[in-house]
Amino acid sequence: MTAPADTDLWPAPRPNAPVERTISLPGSKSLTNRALVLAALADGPSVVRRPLRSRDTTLMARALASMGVGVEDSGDDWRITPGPLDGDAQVDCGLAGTVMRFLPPVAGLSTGRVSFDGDPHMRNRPVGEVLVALTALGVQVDDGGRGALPFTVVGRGSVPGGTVVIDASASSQFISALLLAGARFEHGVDVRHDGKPVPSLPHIDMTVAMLRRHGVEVDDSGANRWAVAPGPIAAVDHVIEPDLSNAAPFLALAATSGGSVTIRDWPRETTQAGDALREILAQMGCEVAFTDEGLRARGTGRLHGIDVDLHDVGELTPAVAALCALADSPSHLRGVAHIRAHETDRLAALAAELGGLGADVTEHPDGLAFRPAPLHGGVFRTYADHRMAHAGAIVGSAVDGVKVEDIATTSKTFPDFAGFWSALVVP
Ligand SMILES: O=C(O)C1=C[C@@H](OP(=O)(O)O)[C@@H](O)[C@H](O)C1
Ligand SMILES: C=C(OP(=O)(O)O)C(=O)O
Repeated sequence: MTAPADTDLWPAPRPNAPVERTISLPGSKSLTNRALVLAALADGPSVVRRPLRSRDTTLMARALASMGVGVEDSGDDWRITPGPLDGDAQVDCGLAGTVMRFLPPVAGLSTGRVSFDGDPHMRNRPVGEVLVALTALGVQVDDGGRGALPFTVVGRGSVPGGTVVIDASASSQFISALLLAGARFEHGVDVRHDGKPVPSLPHIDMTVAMLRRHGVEVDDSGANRWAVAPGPIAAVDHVIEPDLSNAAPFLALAATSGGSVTIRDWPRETTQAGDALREILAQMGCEVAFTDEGLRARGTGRLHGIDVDLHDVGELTPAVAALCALADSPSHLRGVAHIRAHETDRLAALAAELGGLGADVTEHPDGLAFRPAPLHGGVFRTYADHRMAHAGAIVGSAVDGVKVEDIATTSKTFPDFAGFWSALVVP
């Protein structure tokens, strides 16, 4: 592997005092991209308030606009006007799983040829199950038999729908994708999962909860089965919550600096998987509490290891792994084989990069194990993965001389992460 050019290396700042701050974070990627898709398929115009504006959500908005949806910026909000989905379109998925998986079912409802492609690594991320399911539900998909990007959905203006069995063990997004558009299929959709356990179940619950808010009837009473009744998707305005998964590095900063970080507007009730951070950080030794201002994490000067199954909250693994590498006792992160198919093979990447800084880390097929070891500075590669960059920033807040490669990759889900982080760490 060639060494990254010095200009791509971001010296991660170290605080010279405990960080004591109250901050507001950008909106949730998962909520924003679901709200956009549902608004586009709804029976009237609606507003997505305080959306996340980052690469993943901009790609989603742009793709919907190219398929015929009205997307208008109004100050902080996005005004969405459903339009006839007509005309040929080209969708750039970037590295956004939500764009690559949520939009093919929408494209099936259009009357154009909708072509999908994305970043080089996106061609390796799994989507074949969605394409096979769509074919079974009556949609023409041309993928050259690859089951991967690039592919074209040839819309006929309607989708018969019905019952389909898929293996969603690689990603919960396969199921969310079929449910989000399913009410607009002639017979709705009845999705059954057959395979190893579906990861990230809270994300499917988020999909179901949002569909119900839009007046859609969903039956999720049986295990591994979700049925969406055919019918209109009511237009509903959404106010997007802060992204709780992206809160991970900021709460971690309270732990590494022995300070206290409060996130404003942390919802008391939420469908976001990132809410699990409260419990995880408490187990690792932080004091975590709701205050009048939001959710506060306070570092106690001790950071303990943790033995935890992250199958439901795999996207938290990079930040939690960074904390495990800094902890004073062993850790075991389990149940996350599927994150090898995230933005990069996250288990291999975390083992290589944390190990490169001195961490005593063992890569398992479905997780990582850590034993306490002194860390040192060095280059932390990010593999175009925003959450690898967060992990590098966390370690760099506790260890001198950590340089994070391509910090700009954080733009996937966070506008100007480096500027925001630096202003917080070294005000
Ligand atoms: O539906 C969603 O918004 C997401 C589902 C999860 O995907 P996987 O099930 O592929 O882990 C999660 O990791 C991803 O960041 C966002
Ligand atoms: C897995 C992730 O993203 P995506 O939506 O691209 O799958 C993530 O953000 O951690």
